[in-house]
Amino acid sequence: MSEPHPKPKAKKRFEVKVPDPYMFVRTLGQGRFGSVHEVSKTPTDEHFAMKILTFSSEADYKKNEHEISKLSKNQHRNVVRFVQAIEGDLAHFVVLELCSHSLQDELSEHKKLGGKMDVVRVYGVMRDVLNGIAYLHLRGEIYGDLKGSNVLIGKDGVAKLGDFGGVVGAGTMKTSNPAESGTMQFWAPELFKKADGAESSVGSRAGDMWAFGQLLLEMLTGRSWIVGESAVDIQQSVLEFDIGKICEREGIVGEVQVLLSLLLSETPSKRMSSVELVRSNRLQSILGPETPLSRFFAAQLEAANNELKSTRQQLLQQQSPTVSSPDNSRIQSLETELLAAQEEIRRLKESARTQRDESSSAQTTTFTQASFDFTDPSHFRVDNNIITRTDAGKNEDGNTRYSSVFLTDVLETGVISVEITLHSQNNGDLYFGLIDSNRPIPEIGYRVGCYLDNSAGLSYYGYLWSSSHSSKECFPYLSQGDSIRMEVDLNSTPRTLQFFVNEKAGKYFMSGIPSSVRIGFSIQHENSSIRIDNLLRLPRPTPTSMRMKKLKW
Ligand SMILES: Nc1ncnc2c1ncn2[C@@H]1O[C@H](COP(=O)(O)OP(=O)(O)OP(=O)(O)O)[C@@H](O)[C@H]1O
Repeated sequence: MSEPHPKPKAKKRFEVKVPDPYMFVRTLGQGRFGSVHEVSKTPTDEHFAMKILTFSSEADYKKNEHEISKLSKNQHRNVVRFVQAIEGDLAHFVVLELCSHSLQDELSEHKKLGGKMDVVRVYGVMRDVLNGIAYLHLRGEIYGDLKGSNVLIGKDGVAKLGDFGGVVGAGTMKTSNPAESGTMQFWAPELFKKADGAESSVGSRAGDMWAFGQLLLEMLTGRSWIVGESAVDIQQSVLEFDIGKICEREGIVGEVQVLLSLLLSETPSKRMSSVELVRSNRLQSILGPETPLSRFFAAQLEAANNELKSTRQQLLQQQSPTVSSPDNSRIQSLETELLAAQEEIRRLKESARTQRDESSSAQTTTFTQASFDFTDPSHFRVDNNIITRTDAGKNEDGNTRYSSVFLTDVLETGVISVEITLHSQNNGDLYFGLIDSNRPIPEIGYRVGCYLDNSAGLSYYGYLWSSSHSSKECFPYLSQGDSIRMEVDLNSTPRTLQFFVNEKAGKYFMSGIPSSVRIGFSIQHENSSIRIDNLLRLPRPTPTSMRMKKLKW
């Protein structure tokens, strides 16, 4: 006779014991090394997240201490806030800011709804994640475990790095055991190659950037591209990964494709660094600038998303086979709101794009003298695009003085490029730059309004000067025959100005250019001249090295 089936045991409701003055509220999640719970603090009833990291060996204990130390020492707007750590007999209890959900939850929700994340949202989250990663990299750390479940969205809507178990100092050995070192889906190809045959490999900042690229790709395409059940399958998927083919398949072109290729290059040294990416503004220029309106709609979208999620959860908890119609209609109305908000964002982005395209499609061709008016050309002769100082350039007290002349055209939009040649330099100073057209035009006798708190530009001795009185050596001394090109980007946020001498970019660029400007020249000596070679409206700014330093207007 066969044994009767044993009666299944009733599942015990498990309540986690947390130390005073905290009280268990609910379990939020379970990671590889610990569980995370919502707790409330008595008597204030403030709510926090508490991560319980158990230890049963010296090695576990040290690992926990390491995570706590890295987290508490690396506090930043884009890192989850550390409150305190309590050591128990068998576990460390780490108290953290309570976040509303993880990026993984958002990605899963979008996958369920069959859609992709809105690009405004992608930009907002990735900008936050990038700032967090760049902060760690600047401090000589490696994050080591970037993935959706480790990016937490705070109650303030800010995305933060949430799990510091993988953080190591640059160059520290990283174990090749996936159970201990990051998640294999986000491992860069070199980690598999270096781990070959050996027990360990080195984590790197370039490895973090690979994971950042994978996360960005997943957010943009709505799916993960590294797949596989076993470690061997995942390794094969990573080693076969080809961003070019994916972009082709997904119809990703232009700047987004360039950025993804820069992050997901097989060769670590070719990957763009976090700091370069922050400085380059590439993420912003690709995914569109954040505006108060886009922020507003992104917040609305998030609120609608959250409400939809919690309504779904409530319904699931009720576990009622027949869902009452009012709840169904609430879900439907939320879904409609969500679609409307998404549609509005798409519309806004489309109109912003059209405006940008319109302003950049108008190309001004080569400058002709007839097309220009000067504000006060009385101290100059303008002849065949050559502007020559005509008077002796002395003040009444006999000191040398400058005369300035400005184009009357006021520039407010577009990417403007003006190229001049140092035509004949009669041993005196020459300046070339911009003035704020909303401020008074400086008197004759000054450089291009120099030190009048309304101008900035380049001097013949290669210095970039700003109206905030600072000036920096941007190029070596310029000489007769040199070509100087000034490029003003009035579409970017902030507006920028940069110079190129003989098409080589300077060491500095300038930010914070006023919203409307005029181009001007200052010449010190009689018979010194410059030649205006062209004035163009460019479709986009000239790409330059990421290492340029910033000087403020
Ligand atoms: N401060 C927090 N506020 C709210 N939820 C949190 C917080 N920290 C973690 N969580 C939740 O708890 C879950 C488990 O987090 P944990 O960092 O332990 O592991 P994990 O990242 O999911 O997995 P792994 O250990 O594999 O990295 C997270 O996915 C997240 O949803």
